[in-house]
Order: sequence, then C-alpha cells, then structure tokens
Amino acid sequence: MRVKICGITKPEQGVAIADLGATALGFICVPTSPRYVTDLQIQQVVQAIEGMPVDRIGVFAHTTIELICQTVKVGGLTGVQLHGGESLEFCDRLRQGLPEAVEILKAIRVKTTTDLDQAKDYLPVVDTLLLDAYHPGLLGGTGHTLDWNLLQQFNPSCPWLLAGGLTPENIQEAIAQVKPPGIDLSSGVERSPGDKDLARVAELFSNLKRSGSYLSHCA
Ligand SMILES: O=C(O)c1ccccc1NCC(=O)[C@H](O)[C@H](O)COP(=O)(O)O
Repeated sequence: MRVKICGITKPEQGVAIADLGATALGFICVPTSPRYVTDLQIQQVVQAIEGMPVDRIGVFAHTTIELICQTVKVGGLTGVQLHGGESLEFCDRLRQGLPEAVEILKAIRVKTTTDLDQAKDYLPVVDTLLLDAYHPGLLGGTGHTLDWNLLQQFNPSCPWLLAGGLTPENIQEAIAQVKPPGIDLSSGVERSPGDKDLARVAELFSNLKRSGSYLSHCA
C-alpha cells in the first residue's frame, strides 16, 4: 500500500519517516499554510533522503505552472499534487510543462457524490487522484474525515489515495471500510503543524502492519 505522509518540514523527520516505511513524503508549497516550505527547504529534506525509496510530492494550490515547474526542479520533486480548483485545462498544460516522469496528483475535496463524478473527469490529464475532506475555510490539513460511505462505489481506473483526518486510531477502520490503494496523513501524526510526531508515525505503521491489506500490498 502507498503511504504518503504530508507536511514534512524538517530533514531529520523526513529521514525517520521514510525509514519507518512511508512510500511518499509531501511538502506544502502553499504560502498560507502553517506547513509551508520553500523550494530550498524541500531541497534540504530531499538531499537528506537521497537513495531512499520514497516519492517526493509538492502540494500546490492557486499558483502558476511556471512556479510549479521551478519548484519541481529546485526541490528535486518526483510529483506534484494540485490541491486547489485547478481546471482540466490547467492540468493538461502542466503535463506539457513537466518532465514526463513527474507524477501529477489531483486532490478532490469531497462533499457529495457529484464531486466523485467530477474527479473521474481528471483521469485523462492526471496520474493519481487524492480524495480529501471538504472544509469551507481550509484547503487541506484539516484533520476532518470525509464521509467514507460515499466511497463504496468509487473505483476509478487510476491509482488513488484516501486522505482527510486519518490517524493511527482510525486507519484500520478506514482501510477495512474503504479499501483504498493508498493513504495520506498529515495532522493525525503531528505534534503541531509541520512538526511530525514520530511516535505517532511509528504507531501508524505498526497498526498498518497488523492490517492484512497492508502486508499483502507490500508483499
Ligand atoms: O496541509 C496543509 O496545510 C495544506 C494546505 C493547503 C493545501 C493542502 C494542504 N495539505 C494537503 C494534504 O495532502 C494533507 O495531507 C491532506 O489534506 C490531509 O490532511 P489531514 O486531514 O490533516 O490528514
């Protein structure tokens, strides 16, 4: 199973979290976020995890293709997560501007099943979908879960991650109910925004290992 831990700000925490088993680290490139990091800060974490088998995903919203491409280059990112109201046309233009190997993830903030229908419109222009909770005042890192019942029929033809309010405590229930191919956590494994709680990250992986689905996906 793909496990992305988002909101990394410190090189030593990036190394420890990759070591614990994360398959992707996320960096918040949205200046209004308390987890915001610059391209140079990302570069420092990426240098620290060099050689470790972990994806490096930059999270963007309401920005330009030029800035995203620049951050990918300077930060050494392997993927870009679009977390605002990016149009299909924006995603398509971004695809043209990025090296082919760079993964594009589109985050969808889910309120109703209509959002899930619209998520599928992105399939031709992105690689991966990420389903997050809707919050009227925050784009992400809200700590709120979305209504997992809405996802019973969600089975897109691309990889996807479940996000929104996941914690070491609720992860087994989320996996049993939703059966996502991947998960994304941020505030549920933090001491404060941008400061990850390594004991909670370790607890997450130990709970995941107890879950049969995690082991079978990792085998
Ligand atoms: O985390 C942020 O501060 C953030 C700010 C602006 C846009 C996106 C943001 N986070 C995106 C993520 O991928 C989070 O991991 C996702 O929203 C889940 O967060 P949480 O509910 O805290 O687990």
